[in-house]
Amino acid sequence: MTEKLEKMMNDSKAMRWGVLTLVAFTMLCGYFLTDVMAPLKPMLEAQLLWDSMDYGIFTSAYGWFNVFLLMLIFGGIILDKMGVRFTGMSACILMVIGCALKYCAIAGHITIDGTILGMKSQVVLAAVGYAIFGVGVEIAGITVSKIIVKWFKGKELALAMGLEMATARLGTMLAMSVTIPFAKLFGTTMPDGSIQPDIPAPLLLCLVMLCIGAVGFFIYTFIDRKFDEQQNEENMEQEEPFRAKDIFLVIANKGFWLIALLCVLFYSAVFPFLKYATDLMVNKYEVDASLAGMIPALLPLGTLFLTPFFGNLYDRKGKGATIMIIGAMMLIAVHFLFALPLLNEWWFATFLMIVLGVAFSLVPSAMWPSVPKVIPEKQLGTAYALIFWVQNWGLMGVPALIGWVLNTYCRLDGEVGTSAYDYTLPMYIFTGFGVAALFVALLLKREDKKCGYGLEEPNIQK
Ligand SMILES: C[C@H](NC(=O)[C@@H](N)CCCCN)C(=O)O
Repeated sequence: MTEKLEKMMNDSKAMRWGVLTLVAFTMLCGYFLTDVMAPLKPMLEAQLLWDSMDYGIFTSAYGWFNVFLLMLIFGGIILDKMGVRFTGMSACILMVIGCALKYCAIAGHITIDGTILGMKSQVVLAAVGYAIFGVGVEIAGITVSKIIVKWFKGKELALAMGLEMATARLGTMLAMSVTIPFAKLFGTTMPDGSIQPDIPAPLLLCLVMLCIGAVGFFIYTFIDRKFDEQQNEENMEQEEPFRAKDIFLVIANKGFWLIALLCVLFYSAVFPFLKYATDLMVNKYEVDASLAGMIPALLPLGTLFLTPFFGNLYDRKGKGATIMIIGAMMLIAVHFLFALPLLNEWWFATFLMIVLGVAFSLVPSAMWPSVPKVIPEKQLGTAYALIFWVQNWGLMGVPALIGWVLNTYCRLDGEVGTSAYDYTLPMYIFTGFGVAALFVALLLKREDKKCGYGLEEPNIQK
């Protein structure tokens, strides 16, 4: 074995944290577009005459290609075979193309008369753009997870993952808080003095940001090449090439399935909830539509600080499985309280949203850094891709389910364009996902004890 002569690039704090900043910024831009339409739901109904089903279908499109065309699974294989540079750049390009199509559809730059498969053609076009974007942002997500493992393994891995998620959630927070003011800035003043927001304007902002994010990733590819060269020179342990049988090794692992199930159940109760949270604030808590996005924006705001905090705790003290159980319990409590007909006050909704932010910091901060404890590094790309694939069933199915439930059972006035819904049933559905997530988290803790994955152990190797 050759002696380790040189300090490795990832031994430099500035270098590894700098790399994290670059790739996390790309993810921030991706998350911004992912959630930008959520605060616009009431305006989509009022101006473009969408209903909750249209919105649900559009939102579910995020997972169409990932789930049915297995794009995420191919993405994971490509990642393990071709590496982070090629895969990450391709993902960025897909995000830009998808966003451009979505923008053009919403702005009316591309139109098709009538309906497509019985759906409004505008909804379908925007949905296809969102589906292409969904492939890009998900593949970017697994690529960035692999990059973080590459630079932080044996170091501050969970903290780094926590900070990456926190930065990405800043994108969600921007989507919730900036979208309406931005749309109003470019809006039209109506004869009665009110301002009609310009729905496409925030999408154009996202497009510009995604281009900047792609440039950030492009810069990273040069650093990554240097790091690979250095690892070659230092004769460091090289990644073994990916083989198809790796997929079978991953899916034969019970720990993998428990993490994947926890992921789909937990995230199904958070990301799809966020798509409806602004509308919930308007309908149940009677918050003014132009301010309603501010309350859901608190959720990602809390996670900004807490995800790195809990990640750091996991790095140093361990207790990963326990952290996931506590997070799932908090999720159940919050959604149940959102469902109950009590305290329909904005401050109570704000309080619940903050608690949800804590739950949404606990589970991801422990779950994602636990994957390398269960799966060997050379199968990580595939493992993250498979977990994201399972998760995408939820990200795709749940928004459509909620849209359908709202349209079918929860309409209060039956009129399109007035958005009046009773959110009790959707909130019980979200609570149900929380209960199932808790059950799986308990099973994961039991499996960890049996198989010795080390989920309760610290990540930092002394
Ligand atoms: C790291 C993790 N990412 C995901 O779960 C992605 N598959 C979903 C991205 C959805 C973006 N709103 C996370 O964000 O916790």
